[in-house]
Amino acid sequence: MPRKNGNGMEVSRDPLLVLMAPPANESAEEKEIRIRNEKVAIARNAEIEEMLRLERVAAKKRGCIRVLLLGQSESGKSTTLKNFQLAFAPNAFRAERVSWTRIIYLNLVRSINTIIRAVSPELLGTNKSTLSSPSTSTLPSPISPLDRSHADFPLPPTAQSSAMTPSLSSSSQIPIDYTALFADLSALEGLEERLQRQLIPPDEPFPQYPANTNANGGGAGKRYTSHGEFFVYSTTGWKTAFSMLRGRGSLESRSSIDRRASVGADNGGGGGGGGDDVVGVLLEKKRAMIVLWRDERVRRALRRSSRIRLDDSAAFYLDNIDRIVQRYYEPSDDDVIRARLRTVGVQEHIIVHERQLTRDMASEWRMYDVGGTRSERAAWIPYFEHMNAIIFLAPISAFNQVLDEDRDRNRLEDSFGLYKKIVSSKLLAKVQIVLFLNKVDLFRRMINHQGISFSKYVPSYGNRPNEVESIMKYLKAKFKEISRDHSPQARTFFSYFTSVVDTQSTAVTLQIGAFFSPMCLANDDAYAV
Ligand SMILES: Nc1nc2c(ncn2[C@@H]2O[C@H](COP(=O)(O)OP(=O)(O)OP(=O)(O)O)[C@@H](O)[C@H]2O)c(=O)[nH]1
Ligand SMILES: [Mg+2]
Repeated sequence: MPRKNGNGMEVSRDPLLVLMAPPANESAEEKEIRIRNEKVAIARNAEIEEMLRLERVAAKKRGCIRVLLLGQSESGKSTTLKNFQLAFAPNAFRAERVSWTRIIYLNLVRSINTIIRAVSPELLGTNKSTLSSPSTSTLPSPISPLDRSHADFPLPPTAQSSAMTPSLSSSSQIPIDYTALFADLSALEGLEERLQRQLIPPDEPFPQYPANTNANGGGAGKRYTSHGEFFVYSTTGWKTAFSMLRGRGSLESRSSIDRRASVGADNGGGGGGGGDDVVGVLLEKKRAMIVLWRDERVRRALRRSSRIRLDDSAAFYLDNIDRIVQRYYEPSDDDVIRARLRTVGVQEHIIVHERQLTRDMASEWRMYDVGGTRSERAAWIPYFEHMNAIIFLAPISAFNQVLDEDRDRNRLEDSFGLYKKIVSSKLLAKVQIVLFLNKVDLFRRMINHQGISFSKYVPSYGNRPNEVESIMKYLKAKFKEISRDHSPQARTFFSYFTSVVDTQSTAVTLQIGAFFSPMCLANDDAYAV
């Protein structure tokens, strides 16, 4: 027989309703209390519903923020993007960390090959050296304005002091046979190409190096820049391929993921240390790589070589060979942040914020990372119209360097010119532009430790002191002046000194209110000031 409640109504067999139904023998007083409580609950429920409705309306209004990252090549755009991912979607960033393994190995191997090509003409001439050669603490010779190569090989602060492994220390008196060392490391040339192949979708042919390769191992091939730098068209291809390898990543054991990461698509198995898998080769060559990087004569030859062109992150990986070349290596946040893969075209990255910094902040950001070389810049324009904000990166350490694509053009001059074009664009009149004066870490080292004269390359700096703070103040004022004089309408000048390879200080920059306030507004008109 159906059960009746205190109101004489039939109680359904729905277990929830059964549970919530008033007792059959409810007294009049109990009934009154229950009805009063139910009214309070209904009112509270309506309040919550309304809050959720308002939140939905607000979220819709906030929409998603679109941010365009601009600046010359190697200014740090992609590195800044990775900082955003790490700061606001750390779980997503970390879930992808292992897919950077091959890029990191490619960076490392490319640097070793570049060093060998640069120093072998000199070192194979005399052929012998000892690891205990006199220290080379002298400053590098002055850099010609047209030669960016020396400046791209800053002696890392850790380099002279980095601890030798016990085996290396004990063998420090043994003369190095460079012919044997370079022959031993020659296997890395094939490995560089193998790693590159793994990053290219299988349906695309792999380009051949032109016959007359330059000091950096490449020429103008389909996937090489004018100075031989490898690139892929999009990050999604290699990341997707890799995540397919990972399968149900979270359910797999760490070692199974790592094993796949370490071998790439090469031979499908971890294999032993001496197999033909990528990590196997690296493990076999690990000691030779360390010997090469720590050898004083190699370093001296590097500084003298006018053709050397190492990435800014080269020293970081070379200093960490011991940690990185491991069978079950998992990249750290810093390893991923430093990984260099040149951007080509315009790449959209969606960052879904895992935590909200401010109530007004959009929960989804679309960030557009562009290739920064001159030939890429025309591709930026179609994106101008739809942006809420632009982050413009100017690497201040580039004051004594020239563009790879135009060796008559000073890189700092190029940044001034590019910034001027961006701020004066009518299409961008209402878009907030945030300037990152980047690579401050390298800049400090060049001024404080290498004693490079700023005014030698920037004559307008005049007789002012060759001091970091003074030069930074000058640079900031210069960019501010450009913004003030060339913006089609008044615009607030936002600028930050950054070293975007430093994730902690960059996170602070990204989180301070002044930076976010303009970004929080999804309405394009909100940027008119
Ligand atoms: N030391 C140091 N290195 C940096 C800094 N910012 C970027 N780098 C390094 O500079 C190199 C170029 O950085 P990317 O972020 O790839 O430059 P990009 O602007 O995206 O360059 P394109 O993709 O060619 O347009 C990488 O090796 C970075 O690790 C910095 O503040 N300090
Ligand atoms: Mg890039």
